[in-house]
Amino acid sequence: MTEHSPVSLPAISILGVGSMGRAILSGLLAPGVEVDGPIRVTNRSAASAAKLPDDDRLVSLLTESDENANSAAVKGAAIVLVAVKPAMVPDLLDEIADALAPGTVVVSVAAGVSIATFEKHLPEGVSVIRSMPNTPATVGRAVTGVSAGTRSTPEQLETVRRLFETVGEVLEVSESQLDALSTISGSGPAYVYLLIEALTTAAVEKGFSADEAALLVNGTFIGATELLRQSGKTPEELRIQVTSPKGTTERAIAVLQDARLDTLFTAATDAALARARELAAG
Ligand SMILES: NC(=O)C1=CN([C@@H]2O[C@H](COP(=O)(O)OP(=O)(O)OC[C@H]3O[C@@H](n4cnc5c(N)ncnc54)[C@H](OP(=O)(O)O)[C@@H]3O)[C@@H](O)[C@H]2O)C=CC1
Ligand SMILES: O=C(O)[C@@H]1CCC=N1
Repeated sequence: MTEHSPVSLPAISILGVGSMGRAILSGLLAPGVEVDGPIRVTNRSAASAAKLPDDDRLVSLLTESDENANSAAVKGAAIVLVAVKPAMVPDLLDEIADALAPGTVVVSVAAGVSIATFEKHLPEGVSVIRSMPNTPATVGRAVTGVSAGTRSTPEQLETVRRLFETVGEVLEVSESQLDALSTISGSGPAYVYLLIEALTTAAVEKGFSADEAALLVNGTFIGATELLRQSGKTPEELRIQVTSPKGTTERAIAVLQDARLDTLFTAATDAALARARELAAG
Protein backbone atom coordinates (compact mmCIF):
# COMPACT_ATOMS: atom_id res chain seq x y z
CA MET A 1 0.00 0.00 0.00
CA THR A 2 1.60 3.30 -0.99
CA GLU A 3 -1.23 5.54 0.22
CA HIS A 4 -2.69 4.72 3.63
CA SER A 5 -6.45 4.20 3.27
CA PRO A 6 -8.44 4.65 6.51
CA VAL A 7 -8.14 1.56 8.65
CA SER A 8 -9.07 0.78 12.21
CA LEU A 9 -7.44 -1.94 14.28
CA PRO A 10 -8.09 -3.42 17.72
CA ALA A 11 -5.73 -2.93 20.69
CA ILE A 12 -2.18 -4.03 19.83
CA SER A 13 0.99 -4.71 21.81
CA ILE A 14 4.40 -5.26 20.25
CA LEU A 15 6.96 -7.30 22.18
CA GLY A 16 10.42 -6.35 20.90
CA VAL A 17 10.70 -3.11 18.99
CA GLY A 18 14.03 -3.63 17.24
CA SER A 19 14.28 -3.12 13.45
CA MET A 20 11.22 -5.20 12.56
CA GLY A 21 9.01 -4.26 15.50
CA ARG A 22 9.70 -0.56 14.89
CA ALA A 23 9.08 -0.93 11.16
CA ILE A 24 5.60 -2.34 11.79
CA LEU A 25 4.97 0.23 14.48
CA SER A 26 5.57 2.95 11.87
CA GLY A 27 2.53 1.65 9.96
CA LEU A 28 0.35 1.72 13.05
CA LEU A 29 1.31 5.34 13.68
CA ALA A 30 0.76 6.38 10.05
CA PRO A 31 -1.96 8.88 9.11
CA GLY A 32 -5.33 7.22 8.56
CA VAL A 33 -4.62 4.30 10.87
CA GLU A 34 -6.54 4.11 14.13
CA VAL A 35 -5.55 1.62 16.80
CA ASP A 36 -7.87 1.08 19.74
CA GLY A 37 -6.20 2.38 22.92
CA PRO A 38 -2.51 3.00 23.49
CA ILE A 39 0.01 0.81 21.65
CA ARG A 40 2.03 -0.94 24.34
CA VAL A 41 5.54 -1.91 23.26
CA THR A 42 8.37 -3.62 25.11
CA ASN A 43 12.13 -3.82 24.74
CA ARG A 44 14.90 -5.24 26.83
CA SER A 45 17.10 -2.15 27.05
CA ALA A 46 16.61 1.59 27.31
CA ALA A 47 19.08 2.00 24.40
CA SER A 48 16.64 0.37 21.98
CA ALA A 49 13.64 2.12 23.48
CA ALA A 50 15.38 5.46 22.85
CA LYS A 51 14.99 4.83 19.10
CA LEU A 52 11.19 4.85 19.40
CA PRO A 53 9.27 7.78 17.94
CA ASP A 54 8.09 10.40 20.39
CA ASP A 55 4.35 9.75 20.15
CA ASP A 56 1.77 9.94 22.94
CA ARG A 57 -0.12 6.95 21.50
CA LEU A 58 2.82 4.77 22.64
CA VAL A 59 3.45 3.23 26.04
CA SER A 60 6.96 1.78 26.26
CA LEU A 61 7.98 -0.77 28.92
CA LEU A 62 11.44 -2.22 29.59
CA THR A 63 12.10 -5.80 30.64
CA GLU A 64 15.53 -4.93 32.09
CA SER A 65 13.89 -2.68 34.69
CA ASP A 66 10.60 -4.58 35.09
CA GLU A 67 10.56 -8.35 34.76
CA ASN A 68 6.77 -8.27 34.31
CA ALA A 69 6.91 -5.76 31.44
CA ASN A 70 5.82 -8.23 28.75
CA SER A 71 2.91 -9.58 30.80
CA ALA A 72 1.82 -6.05 31.65
CA ALA A 73 2.04 -5.03 27.98
CA VAL A 74 -0.24 -7.79 26.69
CA LYS A 75 -3.10 -7.10 29.14
CA GLY A 76 -6.10 -5.82 27.18
CA ALA A 77 -4.46 -6.42 23.80
CA ALA A 78 -6.48 -8.15 21.06
CA ILE A 79 -3.30 -8.59 18.99
CA VAL A 80 0.16 -9.30 20.40
CA LEU A 81 2.96 -9.02 17.87
CA VAL A 82 6.03 -11.04 18.84
CA ALA A 83 9.13 -9.43 17.28
CA VAL A 84 12.05 -10.75 19.34
CA LYS A 85 14.81 -12.98 17.94
CA PRO A 86 13.69 -16.56 17.16
CA ALA A 87 15.75 -18.11 19.98
CA MET A 88 13.98 -15.93 22.56
CA VAL A 89 10.46 -16.86 21.48
CA PRO A 90 9.77 -19.93 23.71
CA ASP A 91 10.81 -18.15 26.94
CA LEU A 92 8.82 -15.08 25.99
CA LEU A 93 5.69 -17.15 25.30
CA ASP A 94 6.00 -18.94 28.65
CA GLU A 95 6.35 -15.54 30.29
CA ILE A 96 3.16 -14.06 28.80
CA ALA A 97 0.95 -17.18 28.49
CA ASP A 98 -1.02 -16.60 31.71
CA ALA A 99 -1.56 -12.92 30.98
CA LEU A 100 -3.23 -13.48 27.59
CA ALA A 101 -7.03 -13.30 27.52
CA PRO A 102 -8.95 -15.94 25.53
CA GLY A 103 -9.53 -14.65 22.00
CA THR A 104 -6.15 -12.88 21.79
CA VAL A 105 -4.27 -13.30 18.53
CA VAL A 106 -0.51 -13.74 18.85
CA VAL A 107 1.21 -12.73 15.61
CA SER A 108 4.75 -13.94 15.00
CA VAL A 109 7.33 -12.36 12.73
CA ALA A 110 10.07 -14.73 13.95
CA ALA A 111 11.97 -16.52 11.19
CA GLY A 112 11.75 -20.29 11.28
CA VAL A 113 9.64 -20.66 14.45
CA SER A 114 6.62 -22.82 13.61
CA ILE A 115 3.00 -22.17 14.48
CA ALA A 116 3.06 -25.52 16.32
CA THR A 117 5.80 -24.18 18.63
CA PHE A 118 3.75 -21.07 19.35
CA GLU A 119 0.54 -23.05 19.95
CA LYS A 120 2.38 -25.48 22.26
CA HIS A 121 3.45 -22.61 24.53
CA LEU A 122 0.12 -20.76 24.56
CA PRO A 123 -3.31 -21.50 26.09
CA GLU A 124 -5.98 -23.19 23.93
CA GLY A 125 -8.10 -20.04 23.59
CA VAL A 126 -5.25 -17.99 22.09
CA SER A 127 -4.84 -18.00 18.29
CA VAL A 128 -1.58 -17.77 16.39
CA ILE A 129 -0.89 -16.22 13.00
CA ARG A 130 2.61 -16.43 11.56
CA SER A 131 4.01 -13.76 9.27
CA MET A 132 7.15 -12.79 7.40
CA PRO A 133 7.44 -9.06 6.65
CA ASN A 134 10.52 -7.24 5.34
CA THR A 135 12.33 -4.04 6.29
CA PRO A 136 10.79 -1.81 3.56
CA ALA A 137 7.86 -1.82 6.02
CA THR A 138 9.64 1.22 7.48
CA VAL A 139 8.62 3.20 4.37
CA GLY A 140 5.26 1.51 3.77
CA ARG A 141 6.69 -0.76 1.03
CA ALA A 142 6.85 -4.16 2.72
CA VAL A 143 5.84 -7.44 1.19
CA THR A 144 4.51 -9.62 4.01
CA GLY A 145 3.57 -13.29 3.93
CA VAL A 146 0.91 -14.40 6.44
CA SER A 147 -0.21 -17.90 7.41
CA ALA A 148 -3.19 -18.94 9.51
CA GLY A 149 -2.69 -21.06 12.62
CA THR A 150 -4.79 -24.10 13.48
CA ARG A 151 -6.94 -22.08 15.90
CA SER A 152 -7.19 -18.74 14.06
CA THR A 153 -10.46 -17.66 12.44
CA PRO A 154 -10.84 -16.09 8.96
CA GLU A 155 -11.86 -12.83 10.71
CA GLN A 156 -8.65 -12.83 12.77
CA LEU A 157 -6.59 -13.48 9.63
CA GLU A 158 -8.38 -10.59 7.92
CA THR A 159 -7.57 -8.26 10.84
CA VAL A 160 -3.89 -9.28 10.72
CA ARG A 161 -3.90 -8.74 6.95
CA ARG A 162 -5.16 -5.18 7.55
CA LEU A 163 -2.44 -4.68 10.16
CA PHE A 164 0.31 -5.60 7.68
CA GLU A 165 -1.36 -3.63 4.88
CA THR A 166 -0.53 -0.51 6.91
CA VAL A 167 3.10 -1.16 5.90
CA GLY A 168 2.72 -2.57 2.38
CA GLU A 169 1.39 -5.55 0.45
CA VAL A 170 0.29 -8.88 1.90
CA LEU A 171 0.35 -12.38 0.45
CA GLU A 172 -1.48 -15.18 2.25
CA VAL A 173 0.32 -18.53 2.02
CA SER A 174 0.18 -21.87 3.80
CA GLU A 175 2.71 -22.23 6.59
CA SER A 176 4.60 -24.82 4.54
CA GLN A 177 5.50 -22.01 2.09
CA LEU A 178 6.42 -19.36 4.64
CA ASP A 179 10.10 -20.27 5.09
CA ALA A 180 10.50 -20.30 1.30
CA LEU A 181 8.81 -16.90 1.09
CA SER A 182 11.23 -15.67 3.75
CA THR A 183 14.22 -16.62 1.58
CA ILE A 184 12.80 -14.45 -1.22
CA SER A 185 11.14 -11.38 0.29
CA GLY A 186 12.16 -11.57 3.96
CA SER A 187 15.86 -11.69 3.16
CA GLY A 188 15.44 -10.08 -0.28
CA PRO A 189 16.26 -6.50 0.72
CA ALA A 190 19.71 -7.72 1.85
CA TYR A 191 20.35 -9.26 -1.59
CA VAL A 192 19.42 -5.96 -3.24
CA TYR A 193 21.74 -3.97 -0.98
CA LEU A 194 24.57 -6.44 -1.64
CA LEU A 195 24.14 -5.91 -5.40
CA ILE A 196 24.19 -2.15 -4.81
CA GLU A 197 27.37 -2.47 -2.74
CA ALA A 198 29.06 -4.58 -5.44
CA LEU A 199 28.20 -2.14 -8.24
CA THR A 200 29.37 0.75 -6.04
CA THR A 201 32.75 -0.99 -5.59
CA ALA A 202 33.00 -1.31 -9.38
CA ALA A 203 32.22 2.42 -9.75
CA VAL A 204 34.91 3.42 -7.24
CA GLU A 205 37.39 1.14 -9.02
CA LYS A 206 36.60 3.07 -12.20
CA GLY A 207 37.69 6.33 -10.55
CA PHE A 208 34.49 7.79 -9.13
CA SER A 209 34.55 9.20 -5.59
CA ALA A 210 32.46 7.41 -2.96
CA ASP A 211 29.82 10.17 -3.16
CA GLU A 212 29.71 10.09 -6.94
CA ALA A 213 29.49 6.28 -6.93
CA ALA A 214 26.63 6.36 -4.40
CA LEU A 215 24.76 8.93 -6.53
CA LEU A 216 25.22 6.85 -9.69
CA VAL A 217 24.43 3.45 -8.21
CA ASN A 218 21.69 4.30 -5.69
CA GLY A 219 20.02 6.52 -8.28
CA THR A 220 20.17 3.73 -10.85
CA PHE A 221 18.58 1.14 -8.53
CA ILE A 222 15.86 3.52 -7.38
CA GLY A 223 15.19 4.73 -10.93
CA ALA A 224 15.15 1.22 -12.39
CA THR A 225 12.73 -0.14 -9.76
CA GLU A 226 10.49 2.92 -10.08
CA LEU A 227 10.42 2.35 -13.86
CA LEU A 228 9.49 -1.29 -13.22
CA ARG A 229 6.67 -0.13 -10.93
CA GLN A 230 5.27 2.55 -13.22
CA SER A 231 5.75 1.02 -16.68
CA GLY A 232 3.82 -2.22 -16.16
CA LYS A 233 6.57 -3.95 -18.15
CA THR A 234 8.36 -7.10 -17.01
CA PRO A 235 11.97 -6.97 -15.78
CA GLU A 236 12.96 -8.92 -18.91
CA GLU A 237 11.32 -6.36 -21.23
CA LEU A 238 13.03 -3.51 -19.39
CA ARG A 239 16.40 -5.29 -19.49
CA ILE A 240 16.08 -5.84 -23.24
CA GLN A 241 15.26 -2.11 -23.62
CA VAL A 242 18.67 -1.24 -22.15
CA THR A 243 20.60 -3.94 -23.97
CA SER A 244 21.24 -2.57 -27.47
CA PRO A 245 22.19 -5.33 -29.92
CA LYS A 246 26.00 -5.43 -30.21
CA GLY A 247 26.17 -2.60 -27.64
CA THR A 248 28.03 -2.26 -24.35
CA THR A 249 25.37 -3.65 -21.95
CA GLU A 250 25.25 -6.88 -23.96
CA ARG A 251 28.89 -7.54 -23.06
CA ALA A 252 28.30 -6.87 -19.34
CA ILE A 253 25.17 -9.05 -19.22
CA ALA A 254 27.08 -11.88 -20.91
CA VAL A 255 29.68 -11.79 -18.11
CA LEU A 256 26.94 -11.89 -15.45
CA GLN A 257 25.11 -14.73 -17.22
CA ASP A 258 28.35 -16.71 -17.58
CA ALA A 259 28.74 -16.40 -13.80
CA ARG A 260 25.28 -18.05 -13.53
CA LEU A 261 23.57 -15.42 -11.38
CA ASP A 262 20.34 -17.48 -11.53
CA THR A 263 22.05 -20.57 -10.08
CA LEU A 264 23.70 -18.42 -7.41
CA PHE A 265 20.32 -17.10 -6.25
CA THR A 266 18.95 -20.65 -6.14
CA ALA A 267 21.90 -21.72 -3.97
CA ALA A 268 21.60 -18.63 -1.76
CA THR A 269 17.87 -19.10 -1.12
CA ASP A 270 18.43 -22.85 -0.52
CA ALA A 271 20.99 -21.93 2.15
CA ALA A 272 18.52 -19.50 3.77
CA LEU A 273 15.85 -22.23 3.73
CA ALA A 274 18.21 -24.69 5.41
CA ARG A 275 18.91 -22.11 8.13
CA ALA A 276 15.16 -21.56 8.69
CA ARG A 277 14.86 -25.32 9.28
CA GLU A 278 17.71 -25.19 11.80
CA LEU A 279 15.96 -22.34 13.62
CA ALA A 280 12.73 -24.38 13.64
CA ALA A 281 14.59 -27.29 15.24
CA GLY A 282 15.68 -24.89 18.03
N1 LIG B 1 15.30 -7.80 10.32
C1 LIG B 1 14.56 -8.30 9.33
O1 LIG B 1 14.74 -7.98 8.14
C2 LIG B 1 13.46 -9.26 9.64
C3 LIG B 1 13.34 -9.83 10.89
N2 LIG B 1 12.33 -10.71 11.15
C4 LIG B 1 12.18 -11.29 12.49
O2 LIG B 1 11.91 -10.24 13.38
C5 LIG B 1 12.38 -10.61 14.68
C6 LIG B 1 13.18 -9.46 15.24
O3 LIG B 1 14.29 -9.23 14.40
P1 LIG B 1 15.00 -7.81 14.35
O4 LIG B 1 13.99 -6.75 14.55
O5 LIG B 1 15.84 -7.82 13.14
O6 LIG B 1 15.91 -7.95 15.66
P2 LIG B 1 16.34 -6.81 16.68
O7 LIG B 1 17.43 -7.39 17.51
O8 LIG B 1 16.57 -5.53 15.96
O9 LIG B 1 15.04 -6.64 17.59
C7 LIG B 1 14.71 -7.50 18.63
C8 LIG B 1 14.20 -6.63 19.77
O10 LIG B 1 13.70 -7.47 20.79
C9 LIG B 1 14.03 -6.86 22.03
N3 LIG B 1 14.00 -7.90 23.06
C10 LIG B 1 14.88 -8.86 23.31
N4 LIG B 1 14.43 -9.64 24.32
C11 LIG B 1 13.24 -9.16 24.68
C12 LIG B 1 12.28 -9.54 25.63
N5 LIG B 1 12.44 -10.59 26.45
N6 LIG B 1 11.15 -8.82 25.73
C13 LIG B 1 10.94 -7.75 24.94
N7 LIG B 1 11.81 -7.33 24.00
C14 LIG B 1 12.95 -8.03 23.89
C15 LIG B 1 15.39 -6.30 21.81
O11 LIG B 1 15.64 -5.30 22.77
P3 LIG B 1 17.17 -4.83 23.07
O12 LIG B 1 17.73 -4.32 21.78
O13 LIG B 1 16.99 -3.77 24.09
O14 LIG B 1 17.89 -6.05 23.56
C16 LIG B 1 15.26 -5.75 20.38
O15 LIG B 1 14.81 -4.41 20.39
C17 LIG B 1 13.20 -11.88 14.51
O16 LIG B 1 12.47 -12.97 15.01
C18 LIG B 1 13.41 -12.00 13.01
O17 LIG B 1 13.45 -13.34 12.60
C19 LIG B 1 11.37 -11.00 10.22
C20 LIG B 1 11.43 -10.44 8.97
C21 LIG B 1 12.52 -9.59 8.56
O1 LIG C 1 17.84 -12.97 8.61
C1 LIG C 1 16.85 -13.28 9.28
O2 LIG C 1 16.85 -14.32 9.98
C2 LIG C 1 15.59 -12.44 9.21
C3 LIG C 1 14.45 -13.18 8.56
C4 LIG C 1 14.33 -12.62 7.19
C5 LIG C 1 15.14 -11.40 7.24
N1 LIG C 1 15.80 -11.30 8.34
